[in-house]
Amino acid sequence: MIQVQNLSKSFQNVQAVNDISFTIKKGEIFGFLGPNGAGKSTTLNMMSTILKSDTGTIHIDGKNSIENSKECKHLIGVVPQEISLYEDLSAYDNLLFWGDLYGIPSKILKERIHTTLELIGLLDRKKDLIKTYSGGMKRRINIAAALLHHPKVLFMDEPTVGIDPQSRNHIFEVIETLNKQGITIVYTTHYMEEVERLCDRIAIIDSGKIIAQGTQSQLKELVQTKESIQFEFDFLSEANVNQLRKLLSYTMTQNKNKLLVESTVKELSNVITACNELQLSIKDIQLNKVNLEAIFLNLTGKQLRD
Ligand SMILES: Nc1ncnc2c1ncn2[C@@H]1O[C@H](COP(=O)(O)OP(=O)(O)OP(=O)(O)O)[C@@H](O)[C@H]1O
Repeated sequence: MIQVQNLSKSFQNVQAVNDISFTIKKGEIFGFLGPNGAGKSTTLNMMSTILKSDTGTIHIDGKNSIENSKECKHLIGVVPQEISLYEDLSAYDNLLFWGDLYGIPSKILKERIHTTLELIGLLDRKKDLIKTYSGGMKRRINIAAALLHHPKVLFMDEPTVGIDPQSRNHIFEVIETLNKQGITIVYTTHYMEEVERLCDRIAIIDSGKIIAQGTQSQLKELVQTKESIQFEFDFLSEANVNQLRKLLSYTMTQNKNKLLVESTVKELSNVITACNELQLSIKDIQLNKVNLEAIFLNLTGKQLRD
């Protein structure tokens, strides 16, 4: 659906995006995960034809975004990071304004506003002024505005910043519904949990470079650290550990009464059964999962969040 090759963009002396290439397949939810200033918005703005690149090409549904910019604009919907709504107009009137900009005929537009407001769960609030809405509700109207012309691809730039968990979940549900309807979604965030929950594939971006991309399991393969489980016992002798080694084939490291077992969470019950057999009393269990935060740290030496 989208092919990006050797894309770069500088602002004065800042190289915001540095020679990145990637492909996004039709119907997938593709996430850009990176810290503040990584280059996510700049990349998205170039893909949504808001910003001109210095070098590189972008194709959307086979069309070059510069040579066929008008066609590309109709294929895409953009949910910007900033709320772009008129506070003194109702939600309905805001959507009329945005739909009109796309040249959608009035009768069709009214129907679309109705179905879109229904989708985002704000139909009953359509006559209320935007200034009476919560941050999360404004964000949902921002999404609705990007959907009125029925885009094939939706670009979403950190759409959950500064909103409550309930609104965040609502937005996730809307994204999942849209994706089931066949819309390709490109999503930027610095929240690991969001890409883990939503995205089929992920590009990890830092200092303008894509440092890794793939499915979550492909990304997890990149790091040496594996899933492990830490057990704490009331008492654990070296002899106990040797007995456990006879029963289990996992790598185990003892530290006093603690034992680090390099097994996956799925295999937890095997370890517990073996401990029960040896009558070892478990005091505490801690799961060490490999998540995207750990992968980012492993690849960059930095924390994802500042
Ligand atoms: N218009 C601009 N003029 C000058 N520098 C800019 C401009 N836009 C972005 N930058 C710089 O480019 C770099 C990448 O910024 P960008 O907004 O793309 O990052 P981001 O990953 O989206 O971060 P955030 O989550 O904070 O929005 C940053 O160093 C930023 O300061």
